[in-house]
Amino acid sequence: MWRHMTGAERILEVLLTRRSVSPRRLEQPGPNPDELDAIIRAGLRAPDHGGLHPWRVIEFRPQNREALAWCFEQEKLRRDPLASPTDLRRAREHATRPPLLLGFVVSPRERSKIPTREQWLSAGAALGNLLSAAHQLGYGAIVLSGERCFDETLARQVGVLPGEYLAGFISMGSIGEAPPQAREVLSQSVWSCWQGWQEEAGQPGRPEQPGQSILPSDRVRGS
Ligand SMILES: Cc1cc2nc3c(=O)[nH]c(=O)nc-3n(C[C@H](O)[C@H](O)[C@H](O)COP(=O)(O)O)c2cc1C
Repeated sequence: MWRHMTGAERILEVLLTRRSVSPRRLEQPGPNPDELDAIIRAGLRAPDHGGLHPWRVIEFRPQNREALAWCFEQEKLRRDPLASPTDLRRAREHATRPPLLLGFVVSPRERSKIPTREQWLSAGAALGNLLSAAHQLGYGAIVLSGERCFDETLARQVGVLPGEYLAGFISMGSIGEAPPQAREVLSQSVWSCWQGWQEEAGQPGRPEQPGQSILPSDRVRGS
């Protein structure tokens, strides 16, 4: 892919090469406090209607990971009282393994004039910035939710407040083993170009007619 990289692609290389890196491919060290601060500031630069920053992160420091592992284990047992020792070990490892672990919490401001869906989009954009910033600093990162993020007891135990949502846990660390090649998705799969209303001969288009779009196959690069 990069043999044919254009100038524009070269400039966007950090964004174009970001990949999620699973926790088992991560190793110490994770981002240091200054780097974590820069990563969070990158999150705060995401587009944010009303400047509400409707999200926050909870850092789980090494000295509290065993306590978090206990919470994960208990959550697994609530969901599956017959969970095997292997399942419980895996649940604990999700808390103990990542060099740096953050909870990503969406915090919509209920009383704001900004529509809730736009607040969720802002939070998602911030999440993307956090992951891209970690990548830019040379770290691997991934966000994983799993069923545990839907467990109210766990959410309360880690400090998620009523009206907030535990969207996922972000693992970050140095890359011990490179992730597999990303599957390339063509930009055309999410692209279309509105053509306005189709006019019949001599008849101006009517607004209630559905709009016409150029199909991706008609797309001309650079036009
Ligand atoms: C909020 C959120 C939660 C996610 N939770 C999971 C998850 O529980 N399990 C999973 O396999 N992928 C999950 N993903 C997807 C991965 O983080 C990752 O984006 C996906 O594997 C694609 O990899 P890529 O980022 O390299 O394209 C989640 C993504 C988001 C944004």
